[in-house]
Amino acid sequence: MQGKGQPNIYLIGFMGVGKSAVGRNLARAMRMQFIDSDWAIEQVAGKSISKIFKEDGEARFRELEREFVETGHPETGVVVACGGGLPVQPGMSDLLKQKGVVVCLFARPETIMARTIGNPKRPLLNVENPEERITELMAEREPIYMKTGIGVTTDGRGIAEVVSNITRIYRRELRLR
Ligand SMILES: Nc1ncnc2c1ncn2[C@@H]1O[C@H](COP(=O)(O)OP(=O)(O)O)[C@@H](O)[C@H]1O
Ligand SMILES: O=C(O)C1=C[C@@H](OP(=O)(O)O)[C@@H](O)[C@H](O)C1
Ligand SMILES: [Mg+2]
Repeated sequence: MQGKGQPNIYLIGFMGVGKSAVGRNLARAMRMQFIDSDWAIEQVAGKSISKIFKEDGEARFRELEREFVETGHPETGVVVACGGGLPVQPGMSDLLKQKGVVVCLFARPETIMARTIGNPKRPLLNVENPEERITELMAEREPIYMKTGIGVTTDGRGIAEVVSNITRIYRRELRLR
């Protein structure tokens, strides 16, 4: 891989902003490896995200996320799509910034609603009133997202456009290091 040895790129942000879809395409464009933290955790746990939440609880899922960040992925050459709650735990924001270039994707609640509706991978939104849940959770998480990553908006922009924006940000960050 051409991007081997280069600082990792971490994509963070709320559920449905496009971290997984953008990350996969970004990795291809940058010739880097792609890892989705949710996928990696499912491999370690041997079960789906919704089963982990149901059988072991959210706290166990957060522990698996921490293990993934601390020791569960390569130190360089990887585009990591993080689960939406991953940077929110104590200490994770600083850890991610130390490990690589962190980019935070944003989208309006209506966009998030449209992109996440009916997906079993997001038990936190599997509630009677998902709009309300999105608004509450977003308000809680936004300050952490803002202080952790370089912001990129995705409303009304296709995946390719978001990818090329991040590519430019990453090259600029490498020059500044
Ligand atoms: N910029 C975009 N424009 C349109 N659809 C998008 C965009 N980014 C992501 N999507 C779609 O929205 C859904 C959620 O994206 P996903 O990458 O799973 O989000 P996340 O990993 O942030 O939760 C997917 O169906 C994806 O293809
Ligand atoms: O925001 C969250 O707490 C979560 C986001 C999900 O990932 P995506 O952000 O990729 O949807 C997944 O990790 C889990 O359902 C919890
Ligand atoms: Mg994802």
